[in-house]
Amino acid sequence: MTKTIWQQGELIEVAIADLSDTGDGVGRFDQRVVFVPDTVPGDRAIVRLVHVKPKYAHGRLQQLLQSSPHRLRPSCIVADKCGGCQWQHISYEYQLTAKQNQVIQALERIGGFVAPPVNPVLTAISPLGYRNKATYPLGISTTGQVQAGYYQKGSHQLINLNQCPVQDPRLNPLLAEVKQDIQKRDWSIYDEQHHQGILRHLSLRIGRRTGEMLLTLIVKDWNLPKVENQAQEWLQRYPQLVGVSLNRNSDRTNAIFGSETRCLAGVPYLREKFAGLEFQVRPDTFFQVCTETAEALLQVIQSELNLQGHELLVDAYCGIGTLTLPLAKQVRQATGLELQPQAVEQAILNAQHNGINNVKFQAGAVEKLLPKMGTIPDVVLLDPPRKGCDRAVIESLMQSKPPRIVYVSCKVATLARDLKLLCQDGLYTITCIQPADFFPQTAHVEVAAFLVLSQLGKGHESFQKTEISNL
Ligand SMILES: C[S@@+](CC[C@H](N)C(=O)[O-])C[C@H]1O[C@@H](n2cnc3c(N)ncnc32)[C@H](O)[C@@H]1O
Repeated sequence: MTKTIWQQGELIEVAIADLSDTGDGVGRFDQRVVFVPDTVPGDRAIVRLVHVKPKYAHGRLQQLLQSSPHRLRPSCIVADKCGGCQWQHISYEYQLTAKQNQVIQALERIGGFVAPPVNPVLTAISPLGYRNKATYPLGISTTGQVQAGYYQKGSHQLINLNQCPVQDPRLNPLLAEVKQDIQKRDWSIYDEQHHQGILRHLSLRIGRRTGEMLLTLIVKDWNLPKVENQAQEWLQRYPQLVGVSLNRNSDRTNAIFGSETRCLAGVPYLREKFAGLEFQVRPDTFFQVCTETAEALLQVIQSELNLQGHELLVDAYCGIGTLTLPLAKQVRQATGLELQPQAVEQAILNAQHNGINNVKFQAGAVEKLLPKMGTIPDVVLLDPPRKGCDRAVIESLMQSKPPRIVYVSCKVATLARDLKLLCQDGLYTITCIQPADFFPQTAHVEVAAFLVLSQLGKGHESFQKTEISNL
């Protein structure tokens, strides 16, 4: 093999040895790196080069010469096209190993940590049928049929679906039937290229423990003809459906939900049981998509923190209080910080609904609120979105030095970046890293990292396990 074939369209033979953080198989060819979707370590394959750079390329699987022992037949019929899952073709056991490796590698490469203490990945309750929420973009086929599904890998081409094997199976019947209703109503479907049309997305949410469901239509404008009638019809047809809402997103954006939601029929929330509490979950606020595994990770957090009842806890990026409220029961006082006003409103209602009085919630950006907090908390829980913490949040923590930090993250690269800063000059020490599989069949991994302030951390065994006086 010579340099001349390192160009777009050429076929090369590659042995796949690793997986990238976006889920592609990774091999080497002539000392360059090749990323190949739909491959697995252990595969040998003929690959067509697609995007070629001097030191690396992206390729497409052309022919499997030797199949990896970790490869299996996907349970989804559109797995090779749909961009929703990257790892349907990989055995679940190997997915867990790959996610643990992914966390270790990110902490080593990006964070500069040596042999970070990463536990085996907490297994999901089921590798399929686990998601409590599905949000489908809508489109129209060339023959004029309403379509709903996920985008094709690497494009905004819609793959039409009538069911999705990672969704809670109780949501699947609604997908096909609601699409037909939209067709009959002749509602205008949004065209993202020209920013025209009305109906953008269909969102379905279910309380895994209660079975209650919400149906939400995301629209560019409010004026969908007779939408109230259709909402009532859905409510009558599906006994488990407790609310139908409209959410308006008029922006030219990839963000799905806009900031305004109107309930058309039923109630504007579903009820869900989590960690022994009952939560009201709205259609437009964050709730972990894998209820059971989120609860399992919370149990690890509670066990690692071993709270004694006298602590002050700040839950930054708290959402509707999913983690704040169970933790509030174990501390003296908890404070939740959250940007989205609807989530704060819901968190306050959830606290009242569960009779939890030692908690308050503040609306605003963590980067603005945290530096202004008068008292130094004993524990700060961080659970930011994928982009990680704003630099001002990390700097504020480095100045105020709370004794313990728990950093929960859904993107290990930004976690590693932020942990590197917090552990700079030995300020904080990582005691444990716990990955959890919130997203089976995908390359995504959730991680909780536990940090102690190093001065206090010397002999932190006793710091962690025995009572500490209030600081
Ligand atoms: C990954 S979710 C975690 C929510 C919550 N901890 C849970 O487990 O349900 C991140 C949350 O941070 C909020 N958020 C995003 N940027 C923020 C910011 N700059 N300041 C405060 N909250 C923010 C989002 O609205 C969202 O509710």
